[in-house]
Amino acid sequence: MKTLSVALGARTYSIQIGMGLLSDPELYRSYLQGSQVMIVTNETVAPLYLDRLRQALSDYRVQEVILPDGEQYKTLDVWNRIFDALLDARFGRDCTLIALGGGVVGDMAGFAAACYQRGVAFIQAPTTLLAQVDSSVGGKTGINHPAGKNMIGAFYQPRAVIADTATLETLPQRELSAGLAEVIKYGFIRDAAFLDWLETHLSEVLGRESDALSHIILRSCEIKAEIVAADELEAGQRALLNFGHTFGHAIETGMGYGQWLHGEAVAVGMCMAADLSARLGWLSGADLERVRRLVASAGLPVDPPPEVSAERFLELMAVDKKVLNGQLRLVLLRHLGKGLVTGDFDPDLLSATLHAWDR
Ligand SMILES: O=C(O)C(=O)C[C@@H](O)[C@H](O)[C@H](O)COP(=O)(O)O
Repeated sequence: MKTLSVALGARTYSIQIGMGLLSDPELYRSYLQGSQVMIVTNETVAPLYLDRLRQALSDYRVQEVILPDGEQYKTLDVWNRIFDALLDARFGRDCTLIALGGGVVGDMAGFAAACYQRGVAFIQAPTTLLAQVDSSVGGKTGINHPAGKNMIGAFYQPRAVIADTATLETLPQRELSAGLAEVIKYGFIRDAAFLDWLETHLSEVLGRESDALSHIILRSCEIKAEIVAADELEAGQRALLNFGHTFGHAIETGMGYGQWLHGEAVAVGMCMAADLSARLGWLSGADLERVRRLVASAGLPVDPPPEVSAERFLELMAVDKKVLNGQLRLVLLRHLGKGLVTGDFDPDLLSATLHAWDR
């Protein structure tokens, strides 16, 4: 088992990464508050892993709420089912919520934990690659609005992240690739050597070799933990983690949530942000080709869907959470391995990027 720490003063917590952690009763004890535990999971994950987690928690009063699976269900109505379950079970302020699943479950459970009786304890037990390398770490929780992704939410840190890498064995290949988008992202924004490593070892990762998977999860969490510890509430450098997301969120919202996986939309978003970085003269043609090749080799799309026009992109991007004083800010690449957040670009260049794909 590998342990990392997200250093946030009194709210410091650990990320535990290893095979079989879901069934280790000792692991939960120190993080659980009181005797009441609500497991929040979904219809895909419950048949696979709910019993395992329930057994590990046999000393506690455990209830579960099973949500439908998919980004299209990250809504106010579905979120409310968590409160119905908590109130039906008469759970009090001393209960603990455990999110067992991917990013959607983690974001909804975390936001419910932030709000239920003004805040209860919360543990992330991520079961997808995307959740293990990204969404379970850092405390961004929330739900979608028809007008924009993750528009309603809170920063609310978990007490622990328990990432059982054995759960990746049952992950569909499409979901594995979607998680890889966020892994590759860390290389683009922060770590050129990791990018080199990914290019060399991608087949081992796609083949789910355990050493390769452990390496990418650990390195991703190290980078994310460092950035979150330095800027928990995204006043500055945390926005780097949003590389590809302004374009990606526009795709997810524009297509209708759930049509594209989040990681797929981010993959295309990274290619579009790299395209703009090249138009600004920061990336060479060869760099841009390298970005697209790595993304495609991970089994991810590199071109936006024709259904979302350049004009629609602009409309959707205008509500991005990084907009400051009415000005759109984007995460671009100064070079491969170094991201930067900037609003200082010629709008015509953004327009050229968006129109490059307009059909
Ligand atoms: O943790 C962060 O900060 C991120 O931006 C990580 C993203 O990969 C993640 O998708 C996040 O949920 C997006 O947040 P948002 O603020 O753009 O909604």
